[in-house]
Amino acid sequence: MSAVLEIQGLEKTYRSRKGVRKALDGFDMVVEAGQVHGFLGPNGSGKTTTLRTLLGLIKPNGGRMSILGREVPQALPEVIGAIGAIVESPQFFANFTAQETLSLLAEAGGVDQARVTEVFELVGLRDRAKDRVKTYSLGMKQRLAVASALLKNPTLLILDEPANGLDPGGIREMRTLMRNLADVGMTVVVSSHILGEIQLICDSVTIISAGRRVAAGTVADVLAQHQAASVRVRVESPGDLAAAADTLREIGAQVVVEPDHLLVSGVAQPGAITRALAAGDVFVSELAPVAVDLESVFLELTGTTPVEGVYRQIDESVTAPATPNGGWGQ
Ligand SMILES: Nc1ncnc2c1ncn2[C@@H]1O[C@H](COP(=O)(O)OP(=O)(O)OP(=O)(O)O)[C@@H](O)[C@H]1O
Repeated sequence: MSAVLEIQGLEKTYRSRKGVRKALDGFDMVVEAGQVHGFLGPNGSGKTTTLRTLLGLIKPNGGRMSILGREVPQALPEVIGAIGAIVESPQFFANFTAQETLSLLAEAGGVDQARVTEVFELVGLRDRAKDRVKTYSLGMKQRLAVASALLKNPTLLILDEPANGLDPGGIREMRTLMRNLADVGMTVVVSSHILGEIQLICDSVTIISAGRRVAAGTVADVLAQHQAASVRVRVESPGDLAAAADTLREIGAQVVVEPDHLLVSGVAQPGAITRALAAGDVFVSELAPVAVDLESVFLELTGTTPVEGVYRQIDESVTAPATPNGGWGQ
């Protein structure tokens, strides 16, 4: 496999009268050909800044980027024809029909008009192509935006939040569309906050937090690195849960007490839990690794797990406690 997109040590600092804000702090990313790649990060973590920088819309302060093996922004004029992108909601003329909109874009880009019909079909707007854009719903505008990005039949498709405004059926169709595009060889980079979707459609992911990469790899690898970082512990008598939690904290574990079980992390070996509890006459009835999903990995790595009674502010994160051995299964 070869990399369609590579970013190394990207830096971007915004300066305004209000001060200096470091949006990207040595960010790295690699996307292999033919993959659907999820680009994930909390609000304000630097996703749009990265995508805008890649497309030459803003100037970085440092680092290197390449698309299709060519250094950008220098070689952008040579590769831009192979890139389709929607970064932030594109603005269309409200009084034009969708058909007129795409026809104009096709003409401007030297694209055959037959492709306009094809992309309407692909994004599910065939029967509404003759309606004015101002009569379109949010989700229909989103589909039109994707259609416009597909006009050039790009090698690399970059979609910033494509599922925004789509209904569940639309989200599923967008998922199928992205998979189909990847299956015919297109590389798709998709930023999203809908982590369940990303887990379903993406071959690989990059997670960004505060302008830095905090995880990258295939979805399976990223999940495996965090698999079994915590275990669910049930005891024979639920009345013993509070005492069991105290005992486990004494051996250095982090413990969350749930109504009928404990979630325990930060213990080198599961046996240490059974031994410590048995020594206090508390008997374990279940000890099971907790299967993680992308959402819990994301919340942990980006320090954005909700805390009861606390309204997290943008730019604020909670550093997840380090597990001394890096967690089980490693
Ligand atoms: N033009 C700008 N001037 C100053 N700061 C900016 C500018 N654009 C972005 N920022 C700041 O840079 C940081 C990264 O913003 P960015 O838009 O890249 O985040 P994001 O990950 O795309 O967020 P979201 O998920 O909310 O879209 C934020 O703190 C943001 O306030």
